[in-house]
Amino acid sequence: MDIVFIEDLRIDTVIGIYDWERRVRQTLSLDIEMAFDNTVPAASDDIKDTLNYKEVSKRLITYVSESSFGLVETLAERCVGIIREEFGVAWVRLKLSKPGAVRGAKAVGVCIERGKRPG
Ligand SMILES: Nc1nc2c(c(=O)[nH]1)N=C([C@H](O)[C@@H](O)CO)CN2
Repeated sequence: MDIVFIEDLRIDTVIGIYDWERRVRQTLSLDIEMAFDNTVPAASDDIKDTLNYKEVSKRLITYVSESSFGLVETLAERCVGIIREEFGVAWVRLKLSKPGAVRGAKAVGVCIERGKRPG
């Protein structure tokens, strides 16, 4: 199985369960792995045959920056849903990090994996 990945995609948004978090924008970081057969674009050298990581990134930047969820779990699930439904990706692993949210920790967050991993 091949992977197309996006590492440390930083997006500012409203996220969190506390009152003060509803009034500020915080920076999240997304690490994404997406299953894709890269042999086709490797043979054609044509961007049209790829899972275009620029297009996925743009879509997520728009969605996340306009969202205002309480939990990182909810946002992670929605992002994976967009990737799978709009870009036709069968398997996605997404790590959503909230840097600096807990004193003493570099980052906290969730890592989810959805879909059937191709063999
Ligand atoms: N599992 C989770 N735990 C916590 C979350 C969350 O979204 N998922 N959120 C918070 C607060 O918003 C925190 O990030 C503020 O520092 C606490 N725990």
